[in-house]
Amino acid sequence: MKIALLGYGKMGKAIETIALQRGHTIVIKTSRDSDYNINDADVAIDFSVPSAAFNNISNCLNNQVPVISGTTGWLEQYDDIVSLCEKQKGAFIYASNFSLGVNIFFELNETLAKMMAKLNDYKLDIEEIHHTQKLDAPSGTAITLAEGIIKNNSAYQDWQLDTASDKNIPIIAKRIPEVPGTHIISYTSPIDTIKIEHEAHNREGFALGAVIAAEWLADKTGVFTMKDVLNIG
Ligand SMILES: NC(=O)C1=CN([C@@H]2O[C@H](COP(=O)(O)OP(=O)(O)OC[C@H]3O[C@@H](n4cnc5c(N)ncnc54)[C@H](O)[C@@H]3O)[C@@H](O)[C@H]2O)C=CC1
Ligand SMILES: O=C(O)C1=N[C@H](C(=O)O)C[C@H](O)C1
Repeated sequence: MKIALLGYGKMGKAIETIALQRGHTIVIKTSRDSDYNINDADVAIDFSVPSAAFNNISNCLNNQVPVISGTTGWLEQYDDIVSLCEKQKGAFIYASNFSLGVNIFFELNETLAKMMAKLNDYKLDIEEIHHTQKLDAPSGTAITLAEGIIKNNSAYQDWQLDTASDKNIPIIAKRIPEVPGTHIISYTSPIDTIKIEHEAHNREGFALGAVIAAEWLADKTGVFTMKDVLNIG
């Protein structure tokens, strides 16, 4: 496939390596608003910055180029993209995290949330740790984890950065040089703590998942998620 990389930073470069290994060609690489013909590509992969994702994705949909986006921090405009995709009969996938391991972790989180819903003595928090260049907090993955808990445990209605309050899940965001992405969910009672954790050792899992999603999406129409791609859950 001919792939456009919209965003050629840490993730764009990791995706390029995997895409080439899987026999694809990179026809567009862009690191800013620039002139390119998106129709040169069969599929586009957006890992850019929160302020650029909406325009990058819209441009693809308006030109009937299937597009996947892993950019976090722009989701207040997600519903507009879904409407545009439907209007243009396009193809789109957003995932806060494309790695297979994290998508299994999302399922585990929901199962645990269901079990813990009956136990009132446990206090919950989510911790996420990322490198110091990350622009958004909390991470998109931490937000997806919080949403998975809220869906399965009526004790919680929302999440809140750094602060614990009734009915809100506190998400603690830490920034430490070079950390690719760690997420920890802890349920603590006076007696014990139950913890589940996902630690990325590098960016390869995110990049491989993104290329697999792009391969899967190339001949589809509609709005999909990684659950559709990986057929789990
Ligand atoms: N969904 C997932 O699995 C993952 C998502 N991410 C997310 O992906 C995004 C990118 O992450 P990194 O590559 O680590 O960041 P990065 O900062 O290394 O790269 C972002 C690149 O986007 C470029 N950019 C700025 N404006 C642009 C525009 N208008 N069009 C195209 N590119 C533009 C920047 O120049 C930079 O090269 C972040 O939002 C991050 O949270 C990161 C890892 C995994
Ligand atoms: O910015 C990153 O690096 C990452 N961002 C994603 C997020 O916000 O969840 C995914 C991953 O954790 C790495």
